[in-house]
Amino acid sequence: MSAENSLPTAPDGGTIVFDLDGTLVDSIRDLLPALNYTIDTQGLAPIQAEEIGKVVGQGALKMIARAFDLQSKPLTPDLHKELLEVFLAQYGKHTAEHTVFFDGCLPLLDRLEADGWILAVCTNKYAHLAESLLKTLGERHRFKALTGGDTFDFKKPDGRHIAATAALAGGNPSATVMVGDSISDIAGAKDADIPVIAVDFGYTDIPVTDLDPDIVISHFDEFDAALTALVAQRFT
Ligand SMILES: O=C(O)COP(=O)(O)O
Ligand SMILES: [Mg+2]
Repeated sequence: MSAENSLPTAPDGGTIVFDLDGTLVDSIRDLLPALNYTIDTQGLAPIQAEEIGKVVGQGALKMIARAFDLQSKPLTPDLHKELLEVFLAQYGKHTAEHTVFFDGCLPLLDRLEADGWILAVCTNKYAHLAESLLKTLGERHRFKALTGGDTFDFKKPDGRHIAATAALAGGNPSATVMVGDSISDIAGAKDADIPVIAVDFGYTDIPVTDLDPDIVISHFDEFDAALTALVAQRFT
C-alpha cells in the first residue's frame, strides 16, 4: 500500500458522513437533464453545467426556485408544487442512468470499511431518491445510515442533520468527520462542531476554500492524508 493510501485507525464509533451530490457521485449527469426537462415545460432556457453550483445543494424544491430566479422568472407556490412533481417523476425514472462515483471514491470506501470506519450518507436530496440512486449503483449496503433533506425537521446547514446521521449509523458524533462539496456541508459541520473535509470537484457557486473547511482535497487519493491529519488534530 502506498504512503498516500494509509488510513488512520478508526477511533471508537469513528464515522465518516458523506454528502451525496457532488461529493460521492457526479450526479448532475442525471439531475441537470431532469431539471431542464422540468423548466422547459415553462419555456425557461436550460441551465448549463457550469451553473449547477447556483441551483443544487438545498434539495429539489430549492433547485427549481433557483432556476427560476436565475432567469428572473416568477414562480407561484402552485406552479412550484406542480413542477416539483414533474421533476420528481422525471428524475425518479432517470436517477442513475449516467451518474457515476467520482474517481477513487469506491476504493476509498473499501479501505475505510476495512479499517473499521462506519460510513453514512447525509444529503439534502429526498431520501427516497438517494436510496434509489445508491441501490441502482449497487452501493447502498456500504452505508449504515442514509438521511435526506426530508428525514428530519431540520436539514443541512443545520448541524443536527449531520450529527443525527452519525448517531443513526451507530457512530459517535464526537468521532465523526463530514465530507462535502458545498456551503450546506461545511456550515453544517461547523454548526455541529464536526471536522469537515471539502472536495473541490463538486457543485458550489462559492469556492470551498472560501468557506474555511478544515481541509480541501481535489481527488479522493488525497483523502487518507487528510483524514490522518484531522484525526491527529481533533480526536487525540
Ligand atoms: O440535491 C441537492 O440539492 C443536494 O444534495 P446533496 O446534499 O447530496 O449535495
Ligand atoms: Mg453536495
